Amino acid sequence: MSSYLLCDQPKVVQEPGPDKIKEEIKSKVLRPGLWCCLLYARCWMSEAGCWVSEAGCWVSEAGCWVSEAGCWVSEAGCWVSEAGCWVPLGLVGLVTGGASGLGRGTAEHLVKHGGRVVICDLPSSKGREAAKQLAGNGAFVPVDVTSEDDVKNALQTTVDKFGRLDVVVNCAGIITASRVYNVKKDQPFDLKAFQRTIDVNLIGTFNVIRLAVGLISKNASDGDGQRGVIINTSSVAAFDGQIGQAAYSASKAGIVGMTLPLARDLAKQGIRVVTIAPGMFRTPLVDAMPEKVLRELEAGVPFPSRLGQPHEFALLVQSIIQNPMLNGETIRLDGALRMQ
Ligand SMILES: CC(=O)CC(=O)SCCNC(=O)CCNC(=O)[C@H](O)C(C)(C)COP(=O)(O)OP(=O)(O)OC[C@H]1O[C@@H](n2cnc3c(N)ncnc32)[C@H](O)[C@@H]1OP(=O)(O)O
Ligand SMILES: NC(=O)C1=CN([C@@H]2O[C@H](COP(=O)(O)OP(=O)(O)OC[C@H]3O[C@@H](n4cnc5c(N)ncnc54)[C@H](O)[C@@H]3O)[C@@H](O)[C@H]2O)C=CC1
Repeated sequence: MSSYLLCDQPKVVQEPGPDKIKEEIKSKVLRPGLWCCLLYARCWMSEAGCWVSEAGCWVSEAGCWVSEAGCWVSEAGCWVSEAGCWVPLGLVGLVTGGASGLGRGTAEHLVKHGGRVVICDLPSSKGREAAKQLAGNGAFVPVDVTSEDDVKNALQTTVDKFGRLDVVVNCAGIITASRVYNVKKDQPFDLKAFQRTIDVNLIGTFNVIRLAVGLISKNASDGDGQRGVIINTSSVAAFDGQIGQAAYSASKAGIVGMTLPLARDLAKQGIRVVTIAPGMFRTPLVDAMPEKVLRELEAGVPFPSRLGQPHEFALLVQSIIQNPMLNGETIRLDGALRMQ
């Protein structure tokens, strides 16, 4: 018999034997909001939950226990031991722009760690293919984030397929580069292009948030009163935009600006709002930039002096989900890049 802690009410429970574990896995269905730990290589997942053999971790409606490894978890949250990392199992995420780049990397990361994800992206995107790779844990809904109907439809699909929504990751975005006035062509910045950039990057992000919170608010709260998390994607261009980035920087600065008021607004519902401001990441969006510009930007990253990878963005998404004290803030993820 071993001692275990369960939640913040210390409790001694009988260690379940292998038969008992199997029985639990068969009979129990994960409850909404249940968090589970994953211990590196020693974790197996079934439809019903997650269990680790040698370490003795198993999941039931009541929670998750780990023996020697020293990691334990409850509905209220999750604790990490030296033995490994954890992510919420059974988490349901909605990732906009999830067909490509940072969004796709995030969708893959969440599913790899036990989550289920609805990918929202344009009908012309590779969303279907991306969702297929996530097997039964992913779905694709064609969405233009600026459309109320499209987003409502995606939320309905999320409920129909996965029953609830815990986390929104707003990655959908476009980049524009144009001087405010082109002397050579005697041409001012195309106003429609400016408006479209604001529409997709800023208003699209807000559109998804305003509609998604209604659904997240329906979740049962955990022991901390938390119901879910909203993660937005700004850019370092919100702070140090280059020549030609007036529209893009304005759209991304708008996301930074609304982060704190949204976090304050949604505090009563137990929904956190955090924004990531990435530097340069290797995605189709930056691959489309002129090679010379790309190389100079890359060389300007102090350390590591390279483009970031989508999974490194996803790691910050994971940290934000895990850390209940992160709220109302924009976090730069840029290898100390300060663009000139
Ligand atoms: C994706 C993110 O969220 C993170 C980021 O923001 S990454 C940063 C993205 N930065 C951009 O997109 C830059 C946008 N700006 C531009 O592309 C250009 O300035 C512009 C298209 C708006 C104007 O271009 P232009 O008028 O041809 O260039 P001009 O401003 O006169 O610059 C002259 C030279 O500097 C180069 N240059 C222009 N922008 C540059 C930049 N951002 N970095 C390095 N070199 C640049 C040009 O290639 C040109 O080189 P050559 O004379 O050797 O051809
Ligand atoms: N890659 C980078 O270095 C950086 C990216 N960002 C931001 O990160 C986010 C993701 O960018 P990447 O993955 O690099 O780009 P990406 O181009 O690979 O992915 C963006 C996705 O958004 C989708 N999208 C565009 N408009 C949409 C709309 N109206 N509705 C729904 N989906 C739409 C695209 O179809 C695409 O799949 C963007 O907001 C971008 O501005 C910010 C800083 C740096």
